[in-house]
Amino acid sequence: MPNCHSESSSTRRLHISFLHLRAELTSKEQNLRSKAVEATPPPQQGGDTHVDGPTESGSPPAQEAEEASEDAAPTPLEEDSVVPSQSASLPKVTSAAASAGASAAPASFLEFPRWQEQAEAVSSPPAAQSSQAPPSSSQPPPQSHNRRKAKRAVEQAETPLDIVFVSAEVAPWSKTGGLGDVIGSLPIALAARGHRVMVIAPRYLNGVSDKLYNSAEDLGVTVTLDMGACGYQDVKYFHQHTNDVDWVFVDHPSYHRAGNPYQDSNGVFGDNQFRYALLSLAACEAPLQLHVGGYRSGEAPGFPYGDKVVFLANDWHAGLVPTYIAGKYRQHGVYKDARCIFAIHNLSHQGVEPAVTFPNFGLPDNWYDPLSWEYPTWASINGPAVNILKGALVTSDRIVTVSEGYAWEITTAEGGWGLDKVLQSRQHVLNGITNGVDLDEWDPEADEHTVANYSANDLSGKAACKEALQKELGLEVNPDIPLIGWIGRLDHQKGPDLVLDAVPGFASRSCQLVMLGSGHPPYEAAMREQEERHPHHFRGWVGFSIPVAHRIVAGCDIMLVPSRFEPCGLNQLFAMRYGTIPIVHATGGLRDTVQDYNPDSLEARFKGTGWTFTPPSADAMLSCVDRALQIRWHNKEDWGALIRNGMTSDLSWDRAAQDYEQIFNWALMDPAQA
Ligand SMILES: Nc1ncnc2c1ncn2[C@@H]1O[C@H](COP(=O)(O)OP(=O)(O)O[C@H]2O[C@H](CO)[C@@H](O)[C@H](O)[C@H]2O)[C@@H](O)[C@H]1O
Repeated sequence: MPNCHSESSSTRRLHISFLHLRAELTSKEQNLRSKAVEATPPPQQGGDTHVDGPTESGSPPAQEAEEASEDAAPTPLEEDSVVPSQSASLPKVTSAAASAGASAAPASFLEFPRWQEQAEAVSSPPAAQSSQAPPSSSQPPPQSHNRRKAKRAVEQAETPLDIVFVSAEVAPWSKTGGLGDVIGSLPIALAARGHRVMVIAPRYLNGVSDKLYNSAEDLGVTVTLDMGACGYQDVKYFHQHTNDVDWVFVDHPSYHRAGNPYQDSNGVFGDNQFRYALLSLAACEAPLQLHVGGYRSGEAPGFPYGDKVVFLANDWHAGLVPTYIAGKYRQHGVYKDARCIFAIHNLSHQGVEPAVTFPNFGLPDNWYDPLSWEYPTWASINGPAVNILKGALVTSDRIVTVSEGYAWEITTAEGGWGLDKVLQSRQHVLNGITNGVDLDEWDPEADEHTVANYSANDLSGKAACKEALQKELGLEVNPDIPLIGWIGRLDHQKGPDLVLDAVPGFASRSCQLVMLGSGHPPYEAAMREQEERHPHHFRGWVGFSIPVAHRIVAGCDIMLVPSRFEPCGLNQLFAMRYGTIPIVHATGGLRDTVQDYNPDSLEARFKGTGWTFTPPSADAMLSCVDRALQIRWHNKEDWGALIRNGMTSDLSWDRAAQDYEQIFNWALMDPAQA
């Protein structure tokens, strides 16, 4: 563990309370947390800070406090250790190479359920009747990164660019949520348009899903990075070239540990600030040091991407990329022609730590200002801080987020998580681009996880999927009973509590409801409780399972997405593609992507894909479900139109890729920001 500059343990305790004391916490939740603090292992530094918003009662939905799984557990404490900052210098290369299924029997609840492979062993509902055995964690991973089924014919970009993605997660290697999905798909869509694309993410070895990295070869390059008070750190790079993309994995001991990318059973890793600063600096080196241009396994090494690249740095974990480029590289004449776009997938995670940790970044002292931040008055902690995401907002050339609606929301006090003023000052370079769907992975005509395939022209396979899902859940098999689904992280953002509150309402409407999710333990407990109370109407699956998610998306009639705020949301898009009608809270990307169906309006009949409701409450959601059920029972033709409208919507990544291209070109036209 690097010897990093850290805050005092009393500050750390305050920081913990900032992270975890929320207005809506029950005393039971607090007990759980304090136990976790006791169980915390010794010193690690830093952590992903979740910016706590005002309480639910007094504020608009987009800013309500939430419990995200990334920081769902306390941050480890640590001792004081103050090491003087070192002057900034460019990293040095030290290597010679530089020149050259289904679940049945109940399993125990998962410790790190969002980590893809472990989570394949989901705990199934007690009443489930499936005859299939749960896949064991020693089985091969469910998704490999093989070549796509068939290359789609896409228009080629007028000006091919060299594009470098930087992200904490990427599917299928390290997906824990939507960020992983995007980084596993958008680069492929851009490469298909003729761009040279590199993706840089950590090489996480957790002892469970390590084999996912088997195809990535050690490039034999070791780069020594100056991490300021955290000392000089050696990183290595592993690489594979598939789907025309250079997938690069940064190797460092801090990425080798049990758990998911961000946490283990003791909580969020205390050194996340260090781990992702390291990722950002290692990513800045990759285009200069790695001879992967034109690389094919077994062939002679190619050439580096060079310093005229466009970086797309995603979320706070990669947020130091633009600041390093400005504060370290451009000072030495490197990356003068490069541009850095910062992509926000979720503004509520910002990478905030007390200001005393600034020397850990290895930035020159005069680069403190872009990162400096005061906690907002509503936060339960105060004092000077460094905020990586804020630094990215002020130093990047352009900012993009994952829907137009969210691009606007984050410039408001209600949705800005304390950064609305900063975002307003950069509104002229802020755009929203709605996410796409991986059409190969989410293809009802060829889905390997479902019992039958189907298309908009022949929905008989969907009926078979519903029947199979009802069987698998141990619910009554009956095509006339509405089957409703919810999938997601069990945290406040996603509104699982609203769904759980509505279970009696669904039961009284004779609906069947299934939830698949993991995260905040009290929600997991509530799922089990509701299942005991409503065995004929409710199933709660605790775990993370991609095959089960596919079967729920395909087998349900309706998909609920009641998120309190949602930058884009993917489940409503998957649902539309599978002819499952989304009912969503009218916020952010959900409002942008789901068109309200109105049988009385000709236009809405042709365009409608589902329904939106507001406010985010169980009652509003149930009223909306009532409207949907009316149509389903009494107007089968309209229900069919809804299904078709969704299934034929253009949800492809190619559409989004063209929009990203436009952003890159605008960035290249303008002078660099910093
Ligand atoms: N238990 C489980 N089992 C199997 N699969 C599960 C699962 N729980 C979640 N998933 C899957 O994880 C992904 C989550 O996607 P979301 O759009 O909800 O993203 P998330 O909130 O993580 O990320 C952020 O980034 C994305 C990408 O930009 C934005 O869409 C989003 O609004 C923003 O909050 C989906 O593929 C979903 O099916």
